Amino acid sequence: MYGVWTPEQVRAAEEPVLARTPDGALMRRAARGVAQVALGELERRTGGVSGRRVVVLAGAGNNGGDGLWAGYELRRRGVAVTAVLLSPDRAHPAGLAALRRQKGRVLLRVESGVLAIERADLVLDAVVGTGARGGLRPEAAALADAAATAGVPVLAVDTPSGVDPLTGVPGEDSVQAAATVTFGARKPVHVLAAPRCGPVTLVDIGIGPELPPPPVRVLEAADVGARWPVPGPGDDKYTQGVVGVAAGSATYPGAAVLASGAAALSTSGMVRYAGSAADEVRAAWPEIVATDTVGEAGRVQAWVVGPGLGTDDAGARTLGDVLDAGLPVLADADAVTLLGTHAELRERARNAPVLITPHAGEFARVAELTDDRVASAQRAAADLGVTVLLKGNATIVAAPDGRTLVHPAGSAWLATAGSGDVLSGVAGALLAAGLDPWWAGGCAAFVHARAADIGAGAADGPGSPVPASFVQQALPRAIREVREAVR
Ligand SMILES: NC(=O)C1=CN([C@@H]2O[C@H](COP(=O)(O)OP(=O)(O)OC[C@H]3O[C@@H](n4cnc5c(N)ncnc54)[C@H](OP(=O)(O)O)[C@@H]3O)[C@@H](O)[C@H]2O)[C@@H](O)CC1
Ligand SMILES: Nc1ncnc2c1ncn2[C@@H]1O[C@H](COP(=O)(O)OP(=O)(O)O)[C@@H](O)[C@H]1O
Ligand SMILES: [K+]
Repeated sequence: MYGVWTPEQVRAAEEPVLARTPDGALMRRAARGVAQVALGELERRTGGVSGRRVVVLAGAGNNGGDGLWAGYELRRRGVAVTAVLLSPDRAHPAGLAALRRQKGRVLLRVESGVLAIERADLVLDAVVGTGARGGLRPEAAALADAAATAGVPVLAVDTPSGVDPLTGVPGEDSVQAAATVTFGARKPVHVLAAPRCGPVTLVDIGIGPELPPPPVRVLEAADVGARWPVPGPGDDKYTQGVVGVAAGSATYPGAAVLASGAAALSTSGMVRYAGSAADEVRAAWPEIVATDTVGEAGRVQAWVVGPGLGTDDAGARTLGDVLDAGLPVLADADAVTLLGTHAELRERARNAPVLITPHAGEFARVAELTDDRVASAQRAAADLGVTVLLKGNATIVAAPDGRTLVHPAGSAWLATAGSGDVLSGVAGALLAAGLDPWWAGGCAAFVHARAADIGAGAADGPGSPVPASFVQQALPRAIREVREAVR
């Protein structure tokens, strides 16, 4: 597990360190880190560093200062460095002087910058970092565009410029980085807009001890593997937590098959299905015990409710029955919509061990969704008194007590019909096994996204489309992988 801190928290943590270290020391540490990663990129991409061409896009603030100092370090290693100054009269004085001392070239016009980029091996994006506001301004946009058009890789300094460091939302023009080097702490953009950043290298600049507890955490494979429920010698099919799935309808039997099958693949023990798709579920999964109603289902330790359920009175009754059982509940899809339309169901869910798993559209039916998806999920969790898993390329899980995690997907292959039904079965199985809703949501999101990568063949190649049934079938491999990560 690692932490993510807001730009404001990072700035506050830098202050005492700045005060007790010599002027510019922090920036020099950051710049050396950037230069090291840049040298690695040059070596990997061109087979060498000496004489290779790097263009630094340098903005007016300290981010530009990092870039200029990194240019200085690269010059010392024999790299041909050209800096393009976006605000020539406000460029970082010490960084600029250092680069000039090492005979780095300095350009003041965008047109000359574009020509230099077209011949470059690597571009350093030091336009703007944590002080960013909005998308790229026109000059910076033209330079970023030139790099993209010429296919020159961009190494982002701290954050890809033009992408909001706090929310990860890209402005109209923004940098697409091949890799990012950040300092002191990872920031939200690195996990909320991971595809914009590429692989992120974290450089230690000595601010760690000054940071507060992280407001947002990211799970790693070993965290998930360590919590995945497995049977012990004394277990039988009941002791591990029986999952009940109330999903599907005559119109959507597939949702029932996807959710209950995913539950069967996620923990040992037993899955019960209750609903009008009992025949389809039995046919696909003979090991699942299927009945027509929740009342007939027998005892379970958690319910999955909602996928394909329908939003009519019958659906509302089913959701009510499940909430009244006093067990952990995973409410997805139609169950989320029903919570949005029925205040009394919201009241029954409040402060119970409930995990809701809306996509953006469903989320908007129960709470306000702004560009700040993390804050939106946190607010919704606190207001509704349930744990909220907001789906997307970066999945957010927020508990009513404020605990928050983000899971950045490794690819976008999950954007396929029915994949959410699979997630609900996985998370429901974890709830039944006794994980608290926050951990159940986080571990489920991790394994679900990994199963998509495995199913799509994206783990070790470019990949191909993966239907939800294949995501479901890849769950055992994803679970084995996270368990293998536990050492
Ligand atoms: N503190 C430290 O010790 C350390 C800090 N470090 C580094 O400092 C960075 C933070 O530096 P910072 O606070 O100076 O802000 P920064 O990101 O350079 O941006 C401000 C400038 O950008 C401009 N600008 C704004 N929006 C823009 C846009 N959309 N498009 C274009 N330009 C835009 C804005 O211009 P203005 O609005 O004033 O015209 C202003 O001049 C941090 O990310 C890290 O890299 C490291 O060296 C480690 C030690
Ligand atoms: N662009 C994307 N990249 C990665 N994961 C995505 C993307 N879009 C959607 N997902 C994931 O796919 C799943 C889709 O769920 P949902 O929208 O409920 O689909 P359905 O209702 O068809 O089952 C969620 O787990 C979500 O996080
Ligand atoms: K940057």
